[in-house]
Amino acid sequence: MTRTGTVLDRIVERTSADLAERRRRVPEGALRAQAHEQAPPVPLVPALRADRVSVIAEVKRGSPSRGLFAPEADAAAVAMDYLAGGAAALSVLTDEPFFHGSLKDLAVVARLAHASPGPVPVLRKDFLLDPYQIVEARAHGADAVLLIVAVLDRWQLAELLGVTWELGMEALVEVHDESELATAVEAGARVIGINNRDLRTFTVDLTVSERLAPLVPADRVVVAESGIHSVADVERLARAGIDAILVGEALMMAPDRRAIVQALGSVEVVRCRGS
Ligand SMILES: O=C(O)c1ccccc1NCC(=O)[C@H](O)[C@H](O)COP(=O)(O)O
Repeated sequence: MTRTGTVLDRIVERTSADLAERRRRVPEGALRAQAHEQAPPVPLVPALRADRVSVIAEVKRGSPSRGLFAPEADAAAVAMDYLAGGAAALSVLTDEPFFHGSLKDLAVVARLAHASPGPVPVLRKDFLLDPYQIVEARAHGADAVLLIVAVLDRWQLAELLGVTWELGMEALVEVHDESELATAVEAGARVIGINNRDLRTFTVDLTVSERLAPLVPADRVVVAESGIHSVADVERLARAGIDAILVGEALMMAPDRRAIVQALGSVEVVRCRGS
């Protein structure tokens, strides 16, 4: 993990500083009590194993690479559209300074997703570096968290996975190359996200998923993330053996969010990965 002044480095530094402040304001004990008041987490793995590609639909107002593209988006209204379109899971960006999200968005979306007929799991999408943030996610209703291998060493990854599972939640463990994939598999990750976006350069390339997906053991769930815009993109990724896709910008910018979730989720899964 090198910190040479990329946007990713700035995000990690800012996240650590904000975390220290939040921990001062709300001690972990109080957060744990709030976490224990939540209904049990909705399991992510079964939600993503289906005959058709599962769509993890993301509430995303903006990003460092694309700026603020949906400033007025109301998280609840967006989530309702995604649920109506048949999203298998919802992802909520909670980072404020770089992605214009919040923990309030997470709580609002989780309430809606859990109240829908056949509850839908919700992922906290942020830069998680410390167990405190996982407890915080659970306290705000999340069923799963994102863990990014590029910003964690293997001991941190093991510790954060342990805390996630101990709270009954699931982790989407994100990788971008072969070495990060090996780290995720060895750590026991059950859900592996292959990010087509290089978080240091912002280059987006779907061939990253095409290259890495066939290397993931068949007993793990594979999610292709970022840069997915069309049914043709999903068909291409399905041929590489992915189970699910995580889509943000294309859904947020679509004139009919419900219809695009439905269309992207109509592609059949191709079971072609070996053990
Ligand atoms: O989206 C960014 O610009 C970004 C920059 C730095 C770190 C992470 C970033 N994005 C997080 C994600 O991976 C995406 O929100 C997610 O995969 C959806 O991507 P997209 O469908 O391309 O909006």
